[in-house]
Amino acid sequence: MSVCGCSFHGMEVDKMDENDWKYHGEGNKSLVVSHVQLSRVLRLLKYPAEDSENPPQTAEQAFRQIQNIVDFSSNVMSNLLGEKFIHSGEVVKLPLEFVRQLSIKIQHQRPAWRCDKVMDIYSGCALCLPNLTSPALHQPTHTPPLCIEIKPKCGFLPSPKHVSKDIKTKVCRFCMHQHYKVANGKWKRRSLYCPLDLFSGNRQRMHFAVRHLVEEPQNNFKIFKGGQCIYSSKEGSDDSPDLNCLLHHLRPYFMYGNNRINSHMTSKAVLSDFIQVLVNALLSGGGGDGGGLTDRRGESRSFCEASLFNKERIRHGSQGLPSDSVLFRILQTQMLDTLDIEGLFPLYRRVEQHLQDFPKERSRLQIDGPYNEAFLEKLQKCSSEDDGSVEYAAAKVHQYRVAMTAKDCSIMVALVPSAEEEDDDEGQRRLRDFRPPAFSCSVSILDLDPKPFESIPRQLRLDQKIVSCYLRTGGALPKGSLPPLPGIFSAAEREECTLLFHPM
Ligand SMILES: O=P(O)(O)O[C@@H]1[C@@H](OP(=O)(O)O)[C@H](OP(=O)(O)O)[C@H](O)[C@H](OP(=O)(O)O)[C@H]1OP(=O)(O)O
Ligand SMILES: Nc1ncnc2c1ncn2[C@@H]1O[C@H](COP(=O)(O)OP(=O)(O)OP(=O)(O)O)[C@@H](O)[C@H]1O
Repeated sequence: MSVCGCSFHGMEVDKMDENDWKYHGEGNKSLVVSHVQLSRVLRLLKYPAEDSENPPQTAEQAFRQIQNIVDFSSNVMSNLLGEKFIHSGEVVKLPLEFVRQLSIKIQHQRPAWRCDKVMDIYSGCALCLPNLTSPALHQPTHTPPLCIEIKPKCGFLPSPKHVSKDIKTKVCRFCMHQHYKVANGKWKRRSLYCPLDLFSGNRQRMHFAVRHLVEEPQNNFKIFKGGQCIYSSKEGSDDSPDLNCLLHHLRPYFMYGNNRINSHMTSKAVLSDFIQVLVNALLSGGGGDGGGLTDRRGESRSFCEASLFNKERIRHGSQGLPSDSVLFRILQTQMLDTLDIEGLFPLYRRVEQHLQDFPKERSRLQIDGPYNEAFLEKLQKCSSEDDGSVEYAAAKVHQYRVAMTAKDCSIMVALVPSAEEEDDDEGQRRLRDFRPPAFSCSVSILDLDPKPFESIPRQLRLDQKIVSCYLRTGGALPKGSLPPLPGIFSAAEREECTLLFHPM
C-alpha cells in the first residue's frame, strides 16, 4: 500500500494534481482515470448516487474492499487464468482534496447513463494499475499501439442436467440476454455477436464473432489508439459507431497487408486484416504447447442455435483453443460453474441458512475472503459428490462466484506495430506487400473483482427474466432492433455468413 507522504510509480502522493489525470472510462462499479504522461491508471470505487451525502462504507471498509480485489486477483484469479495475463495493481491512499477536485474535473465527461452512481470521494482509496491501453513498452516516436478491449461473456451452454428450461441448452445466455436488453431499452439494437463463436478456437467462427463485435460493440468491444478510445458504442445514442472513422484510423496500420488492389486496400481488406491480427493474438499463448485441445464443453455445448454462423461453412474443422491462450483459460474458469445458477441456488440457500444460525461461521467459510491460498484450495479441492455439508455448499458457491468473475472480465489486446513494419524503404515495402502486417502483441485480463455472495439471488432472478422474455417473444424482436448493415458488410454476406477469412 502507498499512503500520503509516500510515492508510487514516481508520483509523490502529497503532490498529486488533478490536472495530471484525465477521465478514461467506467463500468458499473468503478471509474478509471489515466495519467497524462505515465502509463498508469487509478481505479476508484463508485457508490449509488443516493448515497453520495452519506458514504455506504467507512474509509477502512473501502480500503479492505480494494485490498480484497487485489488479493482475489493475485491469489485466486491469477492462479486460474495464468499470471502472465494478470496485473493486480496496488491499493493507494490519496489526499481527499485531490480526489474531490478530480471528481469535479471529470464529471462532465461521464456518460449520463452511468451517473446513477457517483465516484467515491470520501475514502481516498483507489487501485493503481498499469495503463493497459497505452503500454509503456512502446516508443512514443513510433506509431501508437492499438489496444482492443473485449468483454467476451459466457462461452458455453449449461449442462441439461441442471436446467429447467430446455432453451438454455440450445441458445446461449448472451444471445438470450440481448433480447431482454433490447426489450428493456438498455440497447437500441441487438448485437449479433455470439460468445460461443469467439470461444470456438475455429478461426472462421472467431472472425465472424469479432465482425459482429465491430458492428455493434455495446459494452463488449472498444478500440484505443495511443491510450485514447477511438471506437465504442455511445450508450443511449441511436447512432451506430462510425465505422468509416475507424477505418481511417486502422488503414495506416495495415498498408502492407496481402489484400492490396493496385496499391489501394479496400475497406473490407483493412477490416479483415485487423480482425485476423486480433484473432491471432487471442489464439496466441506467449509460449507453451499451443496445441489445439478438445475442450470440455463437447460439441453440443459449444454451438448456440441463435448464432448466425452457418456450421456447414466450416472449412477448416474445429481446431479448439490452444491450452495456453487467454480464451482457453477464461473458458476453463467460467466452467467452474458446473451446476448453473439453478443447480447452485439450493446450495447457496444451505450456506445462507447456516449463516443465519451461526453468523460467526462467515469468517471460517471465507464468505467475504480473505482471498488467499486457503480460499483457492477450497474451491479447487471441492469434492464431486454432495455430502450434504455446508463446506461442500460453500465450496460450490465459491466456484460459482469465481466463474461469475470470469464471465464478466475483459480482455485487453495491445498491438504494437513492429519497428521493421514502420521502416519506409520502398524496396523493402514491396517485398512485404504480400504478407500480413507484423505486430508484437500482449494480452491482459482486467476487471477481476470478486462477486459478492449476496449477488446470487439476483443472478437467479435475472436468469428467470431473461429466459421467460426469450420464450415469450420466441426470439422475435421489435422492428429496427437488428443492427443496420453498414456499407462494409453486405446483406449477402450476413445471410450466407461468408467470411472475410484469409488463412495465414
Ligand atoms: O449479470 P450480467 O451478465 O448482466 O453482467 C453484469 C454486466 O452486465 P452486461 O450484461 O455485461 O451488460 C454489468 O455491466 P454493465 O454495467 O452493463 O456495463 C456489470 O459488469 C455487472 O457486474 P457488477 O455487478 O458491476 O460487478 C455484471 O453483473 P454480474 O452478473 O457479473 O454480477
Ligand atoms: N488497467 C487499465 N488500463 C486501461 N484501461 C482500464 C484499466 N482498467 C480499466 N480500464 C478501462 O476502464 C473501464 C472500466 O473499468 P472496469 O471494467 O474495471 O470497471 P467496472 O466498473 O469493474 O466494470 P463492470 O461494469 O464490468 O463492473 C474498462 O472498460 C477499461 O476501458
